[in-house]
Amino acid sequence: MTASPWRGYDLGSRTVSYTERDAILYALAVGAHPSDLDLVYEERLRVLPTFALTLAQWAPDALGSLGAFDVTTAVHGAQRLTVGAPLARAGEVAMSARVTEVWDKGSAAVFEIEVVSDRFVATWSLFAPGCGGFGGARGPAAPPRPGAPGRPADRRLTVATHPGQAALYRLLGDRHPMHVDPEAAKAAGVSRPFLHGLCTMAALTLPVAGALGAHPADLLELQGRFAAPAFPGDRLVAHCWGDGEKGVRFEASGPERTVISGGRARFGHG
Ligand SMILES: C/C=C/C(=O)SCCNC(=O)CCNC(=O)[C@H](O)C(C)(C)COP(=O)(O)OP(=O)(O)OC[C@H]1O[C@@H](n2cnc3c(N)ncnc32)[C@H](O)[C@@H]1OP(=O)(O)O
Repeated sequence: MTASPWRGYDLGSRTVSYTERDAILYALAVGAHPSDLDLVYEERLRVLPTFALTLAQWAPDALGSLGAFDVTTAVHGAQRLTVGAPLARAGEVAMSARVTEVWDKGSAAVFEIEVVSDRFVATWSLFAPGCGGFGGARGPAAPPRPGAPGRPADRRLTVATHPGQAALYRLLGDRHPMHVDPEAAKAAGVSRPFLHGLCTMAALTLPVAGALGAHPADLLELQGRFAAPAFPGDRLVAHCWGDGEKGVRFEASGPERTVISGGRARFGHG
């Protein structure tokens, strides 16, 4: 087996600051309702843990800028987030990042980038066509389907995404053109601009938390694979299987296909 030269690459450290306004805009961009005062009103603000992923976006962007993969065709393949402590209403977060793995999928490579801070650990899996075939290990296969075979979902939740959602979400730190520019989306092999995977995933955690009787700001763990592009305006349906008291496994589908597979979320007790 040959390891990719990027395996173990140190992406360095960065401190990113944010305001209450950033946290509120984020909550609105991922679908918080104006009546969710804990998420949209300074007087009661609790910051969604997934907001940390916008603060940490510099790390996957840095790897792309270094030329590890073609940024016009690479897409976000999967994400994991483990929350260690809540984010303050405003402030700064110090982070460090490195490439923990590069899997060789033959025609593509999957780059795993881990960002560590005293608040959270987040791992991006970036699916990069044209970067495989270097003789490395294939890595993990597709995540198992949730629930026992044939067991229907315990809950079915719907999320109505908004036609302007990607245009809004990109202002929070991920300005890749494939989310707004039709030509850039086509270059990535997708028919039209598509939603940021992290926007789709965060939008799903809001109703998932509600269904579990948890507060979305009490999220402790989240993961999932972006199985197919979701589009702004899509109505998403999440099939959820209970996984402990405040946990759930889920799969989410758009009008045509499964868009998130292997989804898992777990919340604390508040
Ligand atoms: C910079 C971008 C930011 C974004 O936010 S982009 C928006 C969010 N992301 C998306 O919308 C991407 C949606 N997903 C897809 O379009 C597809 O899904 C992929 C293009 C990522 C892969 O599809 P395919 O080329 O058909 O791959 P395969 O033939 O099904 O699998 C080849 C190997 O790659 C692994 N793999 C497939 N999908 C993913 C993934 N999403 N994340 C990580 N690995 C993946 C499989 O398991 C398998 O490997 P094994 O043969 O060893 O099992």
